[in-house]
Amino acid sequence: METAIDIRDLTVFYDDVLALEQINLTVQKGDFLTIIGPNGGGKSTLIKSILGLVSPTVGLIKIFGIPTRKSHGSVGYVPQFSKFDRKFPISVIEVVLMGRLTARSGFFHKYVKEDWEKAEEILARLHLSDLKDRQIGQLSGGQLQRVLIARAMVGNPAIYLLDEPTASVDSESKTFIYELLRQLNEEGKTIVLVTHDTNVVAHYSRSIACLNQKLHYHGDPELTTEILEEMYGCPVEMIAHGVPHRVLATHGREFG
Ligand SMILES: Nc1ncnc2c1ncn2[C@@H]1O[C@H](COP(=O)(O)OP(=O)(O)OP(=O)(O)O)[C@@H](O)[C@H]1O
Repeated sequence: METAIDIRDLTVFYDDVLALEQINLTVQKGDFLTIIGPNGGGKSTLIKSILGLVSPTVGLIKIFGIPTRKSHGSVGYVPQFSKFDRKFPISVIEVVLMGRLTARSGFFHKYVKEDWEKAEEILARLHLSDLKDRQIGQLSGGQLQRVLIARAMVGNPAIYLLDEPTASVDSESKTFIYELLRQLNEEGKTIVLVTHDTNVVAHYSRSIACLNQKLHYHGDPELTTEILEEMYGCPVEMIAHGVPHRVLATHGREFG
């Protein structure tokens, strides 16, 4: 099987704050990996490291065998809509077209017919065509989140990295987003999703990674109470609230 993302001995410090320690993680092509972990556990730092936005203090990350900073175009990033500046005066289609820009596009890049066609096609797939000329400040959270996914999709990346794409979106958009991710995964795309939404683990993931500074578990999407307790460092009844029962294995299992 082909390796999509290979993370070796990754340690990240922000000044003297240790965010990630000695992470070794291989993501296979075609995986649907869900990353869970407590607040401040380093999930966003891991995503930013894969994107090359955060430099490892120690370690190396490769995307399809190429060091991350040189692997342009194979990764599509979907940020959380709430971290996106909605006051910026730009329309839906303009945001989506931005996904066609590459590292080589200049400041005054002119989009070609194919860019427009691709953007229109993706907007239709995401049920956003009617909103294409709307300013992004006038969208609901769920709509803006779908626009950000559309922006990643127009670049046709092989890997999608999503940082909590369903936080604070309405339940209809949430289901739509997860079903879309499932479809993209079935089309052969590799999905790496950070979420606090533990329902996803049971329904959509092919594998999970539990992150709290260290990588505590990487494997089948079935969590034991031991893994959760070790990772969160608090009684499992508190953290299992809302976790579907079948996610929790009934017996202990080895992990490493
Ligand atoms: N730019 C930064 N400068 C200094 N420290 C940072 C910076 N970004 C993150 N940190 C720290 O690094 C650690 C990991 O943060 P990170 O945002 O990666 O965690 P997270 O798992 O994504 O958290 P959350 O679930 O709350 O979004 C935290 O202790 C955080 O305070």
